[in-house]
Amino acid sequence: MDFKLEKKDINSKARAGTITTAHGEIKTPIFMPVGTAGTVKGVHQHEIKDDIKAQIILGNTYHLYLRPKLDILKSAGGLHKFINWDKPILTDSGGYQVYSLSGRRKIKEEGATFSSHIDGSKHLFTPEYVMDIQRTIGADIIMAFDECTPYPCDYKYAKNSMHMTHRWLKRCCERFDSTEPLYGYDQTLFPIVQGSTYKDLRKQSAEKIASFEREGNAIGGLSVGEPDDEMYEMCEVVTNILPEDKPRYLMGVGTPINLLENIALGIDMFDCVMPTRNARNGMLFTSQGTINIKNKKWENDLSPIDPDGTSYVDSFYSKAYLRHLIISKEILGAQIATIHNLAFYLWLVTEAREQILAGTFYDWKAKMVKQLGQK
Ligand SMILES: CNc1nc2cc3c(cc2[nH]1)N=C(N)NC3
Repeated sequence: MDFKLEKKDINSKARAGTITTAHGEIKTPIFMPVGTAGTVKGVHQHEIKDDIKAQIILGNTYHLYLRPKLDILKSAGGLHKFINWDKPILTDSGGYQVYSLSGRRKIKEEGATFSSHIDGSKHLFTPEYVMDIQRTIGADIIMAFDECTPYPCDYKYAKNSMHMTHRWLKRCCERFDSTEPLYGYDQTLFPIVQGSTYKDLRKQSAEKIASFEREGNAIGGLSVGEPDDEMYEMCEVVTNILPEDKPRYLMGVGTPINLLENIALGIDMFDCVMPTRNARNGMLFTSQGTINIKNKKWENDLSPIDPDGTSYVDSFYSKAYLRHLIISKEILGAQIATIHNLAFYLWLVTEAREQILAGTFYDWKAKMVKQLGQK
């Protein structure tokens, strides 16, 4: 994997770059649609590629391991082949899902034991096993197995958890660096900065993560309920330490405003379930702010969903029709709203990239943040 830093903003830490992977290029800043169990819920690959114009999607080790399971993925030649997606994929390691999804989980030095949220079966994820699983899934970018801290959590817990994550990272690197890719193309491993919302721990973790000199670095343990200003403060501290010549990935973030503020703090990659999950509930993100299409005021509004929208659904369908579909829980409603939201998120990061390249990002960001917050 390679990262070319193309332009740095002069009034902020924003930057534009290109990540090159075995499955193609990723222009940053980038938003990565979440495709947890091998599907961006309700959306076809051609829509993701041609209409939403996503460049990379996310899969999840925890989910894919439990279903469809590794033997099927291996027989298909990996996740790309199984879902018929030939662009880049990133898989999260399961650390967050074990902490947030599974039942009866127990964290020990060896790893995390948990019972499946699907059938209650018992499993043990060790750093080594999670590397092997992600080798089998075959994502271009894989994540280290980390321990996710709840929010809030006390200093002692955050400190001990951070050190465990660092010890697990060493084991992840040893296993990953001593195994080969299964499908004939390279994969890369990103470590994850932890430390909850304690500045000194975040500094310590960022320095430790940077010392592994991997091809990219992630920031975890945020967007777990902390106030936005704490998220920005932690991001500021960490991006001041993580190397400038490597991509920085802020996990699980965020709202459109979160994306712009963190791009200004030097973040290059984002993923979040908000645009897809909220779409299914009728929450539409637009450049004029968010609208809840279930609101009665859209009942007779036959105007296009979003006149400023870049997706085909924005001009093809009306607000009244989409409201009708969402209220009636019609499958097409979720599909249309998801395409709209993802197209908006990809437009936002693409526009941010253009503004950085033009040297006008800082003023544009200020205007957009105001506009996005108006509804
Ligand atoms: C929705 N918020 C969120 N914060 C996260 C934080 C992490 C993560 C996923 C997240 N999602 N995955 C990890 N492996 N570690 C940190």
